[in-house]
Amino acid sequence: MAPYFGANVQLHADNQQESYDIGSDQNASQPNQWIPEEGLPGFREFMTRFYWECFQVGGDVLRALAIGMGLDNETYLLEKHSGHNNQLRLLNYPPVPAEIFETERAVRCPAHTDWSSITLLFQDDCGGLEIEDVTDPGNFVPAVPVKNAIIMNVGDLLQRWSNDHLRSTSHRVTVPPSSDRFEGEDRMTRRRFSIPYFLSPDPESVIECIQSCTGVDEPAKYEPITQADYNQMRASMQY
Ligand SMILES: O=C(O)CCC(=O)C(=O)O
Ligand SMILES: [Fe+2]
Repeated sequence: MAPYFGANVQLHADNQQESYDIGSDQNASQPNQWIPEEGLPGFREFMTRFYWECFQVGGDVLRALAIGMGLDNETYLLEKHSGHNNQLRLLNYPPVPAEIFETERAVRCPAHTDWSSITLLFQDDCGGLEIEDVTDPGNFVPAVPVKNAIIMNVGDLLQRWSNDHLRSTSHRVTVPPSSDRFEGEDRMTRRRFSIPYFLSPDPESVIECIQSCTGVDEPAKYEPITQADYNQMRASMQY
């Protein structure tokens, strides 16, 4: 790995992935570790612009969701997101022998739900992303790459806001599905790149079941919680 990569690069041994996370430069709690300009000219400027363009798109989705959820105020969800608590993650899944996935010695990315409100996900054409069928737990369905498409995941916080009307679906990345994705004697899987963009409310924002998603027969399933507390709760379950 290049020596100038800083604290926001992680190499996960069991998970066969490298990640580089970018946040808002105004988020002092997790300062960005930028690659020096001479190492990759234009990278910082491009990624900063891309970060805020993704927020524009995500913001439109949050407004559409609010309308769909029957809220009078279409900016109800968006207002809780200044954009400074989002994360742009560059993921590199290096080529590895297909056999290590087939024998389940490693995964590209283990099954999980996102802690975000929503996630926008860009993937290349390698394949391997799978989504768990909410109606058939344990059955993972391939999210086949579609050129120029953005996948949107409902995250845990939107599930809470919507009182489970919208589900934060478990997803994972495993061996690419078709054999043309393998190369050479070791059947090396192709490299895979993906870019998730996690939209999260500001840390002090309260996530509370929305009234139109509750009723006499359907009480709120979740207590109100701030994003910061939710994050902490999830982190404590993980580590
Ligand atoms: O690489 C992918 O397509 C998915 C990554 C992912 O789900 C995540 O980082 O939360
Ligand atoms: Fe994810």
